[in-house]
Amino acid sequence: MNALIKICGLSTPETLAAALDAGADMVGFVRFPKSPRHVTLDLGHRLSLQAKGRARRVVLLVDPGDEDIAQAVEAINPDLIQLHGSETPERVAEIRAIVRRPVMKALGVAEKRDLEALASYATGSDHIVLDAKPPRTADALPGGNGISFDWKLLNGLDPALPIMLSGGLNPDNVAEAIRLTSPRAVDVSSGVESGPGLKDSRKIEAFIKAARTAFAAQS
Ligand SMILES: O=C(O)c1ccccc1N[C@@H]1O[C@H](COP(=O)(O)O)[C@@H](O)[C@H]1O
Repeated sequence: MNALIKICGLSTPETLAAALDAGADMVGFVRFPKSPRHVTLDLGHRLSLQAKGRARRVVLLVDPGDEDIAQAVEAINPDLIQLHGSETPERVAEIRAIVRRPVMKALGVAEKRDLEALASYATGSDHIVLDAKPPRTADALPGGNGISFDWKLLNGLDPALPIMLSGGLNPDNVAEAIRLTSPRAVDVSSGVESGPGLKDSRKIEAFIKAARTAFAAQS
């Protein structure tokens, strides 16, 4: 399976075009009102049409109810759903059955024992996004915080696991992250921005180039 590069939190046609032209494999649209990257259903619909057939479209949801899921699927028609809250393995499997499309579940990592949860999600998730745990502040987002975790914690992980490395990646560190952890995929949001929610086309291009080169060196 080819290594995948996902650019998340796209919210303008211009920066989505930059990600698509630079060869992103997946593009993510965030449905979480507290996020500076939140897209309305109408904007998500338009961005999804723009990306159709060029990259896999991901809708990111946080502990969604069935109605949130139905609305997002109907309007945005994503190829995958990313679950970035505290969804249980049972809920992930339930959502996957409802939407009948692949699901990627995010897990927060701060220490080795956080990886113990991996086993219970591995069968019901098509990708497992490993992100840093969010800061313990009232206004912290569940993700998209630009924080890395200690990549060495992934030493010895089963290489068959569909790991998507995330959390604090940027054009300058993604090659080293890939070299150290050999993930199947990488995901970035704030590391390709010039301010909260403001994607930077040059940083997107630089990230994809650096990640692609690093993945190629591993194959
Ligand atoms: O990007 C967001 O705004 C967001 C909001 C709520 C949950 C997750 C979110 N983003 C995801 O967080 C990780 C890491 O992001 P970063 O690169 O450290 O900024 C990534 O998987 C995004 O998809």
